[in-house]
Amino acid sequence: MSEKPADYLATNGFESKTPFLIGVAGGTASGKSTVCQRIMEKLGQQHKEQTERRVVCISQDSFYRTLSPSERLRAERGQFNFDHPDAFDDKKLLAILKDILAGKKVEVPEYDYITNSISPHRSHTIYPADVVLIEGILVFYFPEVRELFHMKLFVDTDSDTRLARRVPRDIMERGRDLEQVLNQYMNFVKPAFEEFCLPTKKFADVIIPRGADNLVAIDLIVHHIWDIMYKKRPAPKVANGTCNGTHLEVDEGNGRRMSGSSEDTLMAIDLIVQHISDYLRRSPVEKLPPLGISTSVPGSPQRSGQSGRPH
Ligand SMILES: Nc1ncnc2c1ncn2[C@@H]1O[C@H](COP(=O)(O)OP(=O)(O)O)[C@@H](O)[C@H]1O
Ligand SMILES: Nc1ccn([C@@H]2O[C@H](COP(=O)(O)O)[C@@H](O)[C@H]2O)c(=O)n1
Repeated sequence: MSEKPADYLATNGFESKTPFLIGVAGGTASGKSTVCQRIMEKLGQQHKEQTERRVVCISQDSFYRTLSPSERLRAERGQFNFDHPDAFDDKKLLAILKDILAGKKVEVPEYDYITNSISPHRSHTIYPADVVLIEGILVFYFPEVRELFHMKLFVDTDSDTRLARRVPRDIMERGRDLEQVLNQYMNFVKPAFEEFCLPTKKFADVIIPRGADNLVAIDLIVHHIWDIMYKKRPAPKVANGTCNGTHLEVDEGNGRRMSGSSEDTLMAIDLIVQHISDYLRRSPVEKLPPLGISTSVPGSPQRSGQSGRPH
């Protein structure tokens, strides 16, 4: 494995030399990580060496703060609120994201749900990349963090489904028993979702109902990222409201709903326009799911020279 060359940022496709930062929020077990995995897979990044990846994913869980001895005891009994904003070290998350935006290589710790702490000897090196996905229940909660994202996605999966997924996951992968999972859910996870996570849905540019099952939404997002990676389009500005105020709810089969508007960057509209123009450029056998527009496009020109394009 070789380190990326020193001039990597000058050659990785961004005039601005800034990675495109995508926040992926949503309730517990809504499918945030799975959506990110699908995006990575569709972009052919999943099996690449860390040093070669142009798209990388980071979990907000890596930024849980260190617990005091008494908090640690409570956590072991399932009596600590890991769904409250105070459970996170948001300053550390902010600092790492700023380093990433500055094109620096960063170390992201690995979180251990069994010990409720950062693994002392395990971390991941995140090399400069074109696109960085940050997923977590409260990635849109902290204003300074939120303002750094160029694109904000909210994975919107109903709470029954999320609970039904969380119970087996926490038992099989996170070393919990049924009673502990249900108690924690009722006492902390559910109320904190309603108080802190759900209200951040309004900040999203794109709302994805049903998570990774929503193939149209994943496709839209992948095509947008693809354009950023290969068409060398500079990342849009953030922190000036350009990405805010436009919401797209991608609902496969039921049409798409939009609310709000922005004079500056119409992120949601941009996604749809891109998807439709891509659709029109494709040959009939390659067409994307119809997105509610006519599938008959007489005389549409064939796509050219993009055989590696994701499907
Ligand atoms: N669309 C889906 N259909 C079935 N199971 C899913 C789906 N999306 C996620 N899961 C499962 O639900 C659990 C939580 O998904 P995950 O993506 O880790 O959610 P989050 O990152 O939001 O906590 C995992 O066990 C995952 O395999
Ligand atoms: N020690 C911990 C830390 C976090 N949790 C729970 O994880 C959830 C967030 O992760 P998702 O993959 O589900 O988004 C959150 O709801 C915490 O309750 C935990 O149980 N133990």
